[in-house]
Amino acid sequence: MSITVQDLHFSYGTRPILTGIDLTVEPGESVALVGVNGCGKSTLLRLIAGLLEPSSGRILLDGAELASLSRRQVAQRLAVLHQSLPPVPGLTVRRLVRQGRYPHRGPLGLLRESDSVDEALELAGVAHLADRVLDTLSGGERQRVRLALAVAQDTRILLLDEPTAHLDIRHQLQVLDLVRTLRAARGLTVVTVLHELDHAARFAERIVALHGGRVRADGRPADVITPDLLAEVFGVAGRVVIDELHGTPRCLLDAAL
Ligand SMILES: Nc1ncnc2c1ncn2[C@@H]1O[C@H](COP(=O)(O)OP(=O)(O)OP(=O)(O)O)[C@@H](O)[C@H]1O
Repeated sequence: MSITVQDLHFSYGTRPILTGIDLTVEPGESVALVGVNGCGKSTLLRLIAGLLEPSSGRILLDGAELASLSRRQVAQRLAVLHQSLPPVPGLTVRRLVRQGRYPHRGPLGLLRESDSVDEALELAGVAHLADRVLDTLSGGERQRVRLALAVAQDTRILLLDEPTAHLDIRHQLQVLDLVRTLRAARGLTVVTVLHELDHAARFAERIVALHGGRVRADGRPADVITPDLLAEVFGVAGRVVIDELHGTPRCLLDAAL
């Protein structure tokens, strides 16, 4: 399922955040969104998810205007891994992940959820936490539960906002690998906000760098991740080398400019 963003503008109040974003993500493509804190990455993800309304411009999912789709229709097409979970006291992991199945509820309100919920819990590596209450989990455990919730929704588009936040290095790699495997198996279109440029370069086919409310660079990791980009977008002096094992760029960061 494709995502098309056309001349998108968005402001919080009078403060412009995004000013003329054009972006097409092809079906089955994996795109990493990068940029400095506060540049509007999460805002763009929330706009694509229909959680915010653009000031102007259009967003299309497989050619259908996002604005013309109901919340349920949107939820059948895309799942979002947010940066936080709903603060519902006493909510268990399994009950939360079951909520991911609601867009697929039948006309009689019947849910065929148990297989998908178990599969999602298993895939995200949190099956052993199924009966735990959310607020007793560690940051990393909660992060993987958020992934299970998004996976359970079983959509063709996955929008992931910092899926590796709070995770130790092994779980970072596991989660990114899992997303890559799911994408290949289910033909998912994936847009991921990532701070770690080496991860973006290795796990996404394409990197889009936001800067000053616009797309500053968009292309294959080796074309986007350059010393110029590190300096201009991130304010960092650095070198870029190619990791021979994976054939992807890696950043050696020398100093803040
Ligand atoms: N609800 C809001 N009301 C007003 N301003 C907001 C709101 N949400 C975000 N902002 C501001 O909009 C800007 C973009 O925020 P956004 O969360 O999209 O950035 P980001 O690139 O995802 O940042 P980070 O890397 O720090 O997560 C920031 O300056 C932020 O303070």
